[in-house]
Amino acid sequence: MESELGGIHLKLEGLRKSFGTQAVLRGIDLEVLPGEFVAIVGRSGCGKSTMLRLIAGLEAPTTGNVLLDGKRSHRIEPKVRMMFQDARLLPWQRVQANVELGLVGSQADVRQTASQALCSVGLENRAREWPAVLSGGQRQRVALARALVGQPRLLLLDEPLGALDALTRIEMQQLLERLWQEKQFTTLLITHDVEEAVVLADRVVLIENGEVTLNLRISLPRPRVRGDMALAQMVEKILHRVMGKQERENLKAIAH
Ligand SMILES: Nc1ncnc2c1ncn2[C@@H]1O[C@H](COP(=O)(O)OP(=O)(O)OP(=O)(O)O)[C@@H](O)[C@H]1O
Repeated sequence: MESELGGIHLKLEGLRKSFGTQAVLRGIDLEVLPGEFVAIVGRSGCGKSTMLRLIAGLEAPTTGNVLLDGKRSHRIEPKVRMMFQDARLLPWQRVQANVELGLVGSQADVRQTASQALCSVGLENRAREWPAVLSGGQRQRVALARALVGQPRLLLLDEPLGALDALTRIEMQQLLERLWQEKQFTTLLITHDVEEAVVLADRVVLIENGEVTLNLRISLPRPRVRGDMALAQMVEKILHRVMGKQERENLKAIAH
């Protein structure tokens, strides 16, 4: 199960997390194979970000285990990187320095590694810029370069494309898919956009009230095309599950 290259094998066993008397995660069991791309969907507040923070080692579970390549992890693992809705760049550092942050090695090696990462996200010409002059999409590209620079084996993405306009979002989805295919890191993506989940993921996992209530394999061939009938049907199927019965009836009543 141990492998230095490629994606991490991730297993969540009976993962529970409570904050005071509030039980947020109520026993999550989930296995993600090396190099798999899993999208996590669910209503606001159902516990998605909490789950990612537990996997990242930023918080400890109340009970249950996070297993990385079969081993319980007790610390923040360098091969696990996380990306958020906001890029979280240091505004007083240029793009290049933001990507170099935390890299170890000779100055020349660090510079070269960061430059390659910037190149892989198409920002090789913006290395000398300040974050403030970049667009939101470019800032997220820098954040992606910063996440990739340490050659992660598990990438945890907490709604990283949520604040982007529709076209930039599609470009970023394509970039993410290309880099995932090239580098084969295991990926967990939280998204509120069910179509994004179906376009990108091998599997879509629905969390409701802190439990996994749907674990659906998406076996559509890649690259997937928005507007494709089979893809649209899959999106409908998941939306149908996400929405409660009452909401579906309300929508029907509006439509009539
Ligand atoms: N550190 C904390 N202390 C107390 N409560 C917390 C903490 N972190 C999360 N919660 C609570 O846990 C619940 C789940 O939060 P979480 O951020 O995991 O949800 P989410 O599904 O990611 O939501 P969203 O889609 O809106 O980001 C919320 O009710 C939240 O208030």
